[in-house]
Amino acid sequence: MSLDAHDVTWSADGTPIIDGITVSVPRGRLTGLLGPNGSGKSTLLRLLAGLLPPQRGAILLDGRRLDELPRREVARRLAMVAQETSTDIDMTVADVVMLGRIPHRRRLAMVSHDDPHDVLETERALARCGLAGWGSRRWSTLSGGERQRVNIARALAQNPTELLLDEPTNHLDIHHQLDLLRMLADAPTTVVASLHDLNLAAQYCDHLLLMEAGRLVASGPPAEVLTEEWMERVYRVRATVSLSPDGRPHLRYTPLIPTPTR
Ligand SMILES: Nc1ncnc2c1ncn2[C@@H]1O[C@H](COP(=O)(O)OP(=O)(O)OP(=O)(O)O)[C@@H](O)[C@H]1O
Repeated sequence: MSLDAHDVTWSADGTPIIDGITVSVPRGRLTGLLGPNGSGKSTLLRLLAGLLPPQRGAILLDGRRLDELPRREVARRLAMVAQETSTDIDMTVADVVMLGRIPHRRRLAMVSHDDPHDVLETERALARCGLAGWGSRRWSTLSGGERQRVNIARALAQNPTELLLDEPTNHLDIHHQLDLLRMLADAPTTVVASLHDLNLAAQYCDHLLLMEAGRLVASGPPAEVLTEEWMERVYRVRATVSLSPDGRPHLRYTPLIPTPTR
């Protein structure tokens, strides 16, 4: 099972947003997708998920072009949790999570609370997100962080082989951020998650991808990517990097370098 981007480009109004990215996502590992605001992380995730067709290049799933694969196969294999979610649906938490089971149903068959397998997968996914027993709560009554965890549970209920998460720690308090990242790091699934907290990325990710202005500028284990040089060039901050006993970097930031005016 592999997910690769080969020379992928995507532009909006003639401006390249993703500019010739080639990357192989490490299988079964947690990969952190890093980069400043507007560097193209969400767009790359949407391209990898097949939600956006590349204008040049290709996304390959197990070496096969995503746009040539049966849609149902892609829907079973790839799950994506985007940043924004709708707020006005009147469904229970179990209903929302069970939506993740749709790609596994026979054509035209509905997901059902009577199907023991769907129910089991739904409960398992909720428990993995620390939401055991929350199935009967109404979505509209949930807080932002609770909704975020339900959306991740929906993606997990899909049992994807590749899971793409856009800022999954958004809205989560530090306890739930750590719980989520530990669960993702321990999962056998291939996960790519965009993250803004570089120390959490260093602590939990096996592999990091660093983007700058639509390009992939660095990739590798945390100690190779989270260097003082890359922090200054890409984030325009000075950082002091120390290594913890397990060899993972820890960053302390010092004052900002002014962003150049265009
Ligand atoms: N459909 C579009 N039309 C025009 N510009 C777009 C479009 N989609 C994205 N962009 C621009 O492309 C750039 C990259 O956007 P993207 O959302 O991928 O960045 P990001 O790295 O995820 O940012 P953030 O960290 O702020 O979430 C931004 O400057 C954004 O304004």
